[in-house]
Amino acid sequence: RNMSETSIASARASVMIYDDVNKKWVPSGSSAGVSKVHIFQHNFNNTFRVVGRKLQDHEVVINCLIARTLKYNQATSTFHQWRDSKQVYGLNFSSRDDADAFAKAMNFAVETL
Ligand SMILES: CC(=O)N[C@@H](Cc1ccccc1Cl)C(=O)N1CCC[C@]12C=C[C@@H]1CC[C@@H](C(=O)N3CCC[C@@H]4C=C[C@H]5CC[C@@H](C(=O)O)N5C(=O)[C@H]43)N1C2=O
Repeated sequence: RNMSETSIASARASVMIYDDVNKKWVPSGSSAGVSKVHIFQHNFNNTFRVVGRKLQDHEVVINCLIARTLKYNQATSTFHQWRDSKQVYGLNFSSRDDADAFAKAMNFAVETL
């Protein structure tokens, strides 16, 4: 457990990465499945990151810094996505409530940076 970070959101979602070559979404990590996805706020240096671990085996399937310039796209009520310099991430949330809570925290993070 990382004591210098605070979770400001946690949601259940399957984490996907967009395969630009084949133009399709693929599961992030070694297999498809639902993860617990957090937004962690660093307690001192005002940075935020998205960290997700598979429910089944705790494999880390996303660990990405939230940049101030991040554009968070709520494509549907349960599928949200964003880009960083390397790839496009998609979160297929298990519920609309999880999606809403996560989006609220993501918007807070981007506005705070
Ligand atoms: C300017 C820009 O970058 N635009 C980005 C989006 C963006 C805008 C603004 C800021 C950041 C970003 Cl990231 C863009 O458009 N991107 C990012 C890569 C992929 C995509 C490009 C083309 C395809 C066409 C269809 C569409 C798509 O992917 N979906 C439609 C809506 C939900 C639908 C839901 C679930 C996923 C689960 C698998 C697949 C399925 O349901 O089987 N699927 C979908 O099909 C999903 N696309 C995209 O989102």
